[in-house]
Amino acid sequence: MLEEITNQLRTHREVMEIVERELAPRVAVFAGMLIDAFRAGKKLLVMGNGGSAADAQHFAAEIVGRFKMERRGLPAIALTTDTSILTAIGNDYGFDAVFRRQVEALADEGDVVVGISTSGSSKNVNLALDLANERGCLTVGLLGRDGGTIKDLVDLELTVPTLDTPRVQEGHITLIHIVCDLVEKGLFP
Ligand SMILES: O=C(CO)[C@@H](O)[C@H](O)[C@H](O)[C@H](O)COP(=O)(O)O
Ligand SMILES: [Zn+2]
Repeated sequence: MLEEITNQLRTHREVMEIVERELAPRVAVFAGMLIDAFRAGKKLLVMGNGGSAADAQHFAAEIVGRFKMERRGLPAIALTTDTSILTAIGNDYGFDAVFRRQVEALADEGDVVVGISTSGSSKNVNLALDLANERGCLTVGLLGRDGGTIKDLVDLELTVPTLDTPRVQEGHITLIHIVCDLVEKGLFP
């Protein structure tokens, strides 16, 4: 069992090294997008399924509440939290529509809309990002594997390039925390 634990921790470190080598400049671009959007009075919308739903909520909580700094709250909404909205849309229009309909209702031009998907291909995330593009939002994909179908439709993709879903998720939450740190420091120097 100890060997298994050690192997998993080693893989985690290897994935983090790839993230550092390949994604650091894009993390800066992502943070810059959010800083500009918040300065312009725009908001963040963020979504994902399963563990990525938890990441979406975690991200919104850091932005609306605080990451490390005492500062005013910033506007962010996780599209994964309201069970009445999710069940109504899912029941009436199908699960593929659960995020798209919320983008239709909530997204304004210039908002930053983030989709988190370890496969890069979840249809409900894909459809919502399509509409966000049409709306003139800035779209970002936090993705895994080869980036899937979402990779080519977003303005900015950050793909953690491994097939190992939990390791992708660990990459995503690390990137999210770094972005939150950069946003706070950028907006409240
Ligand atoms: O957390 C995990 C696996 O670590 C799961 O809950 C996982 O998030 C779910 O299977 C998701 O439905 C996967 O969707 P996606 O990341 O491919 O968009
Ligand atoms: Zn997980």
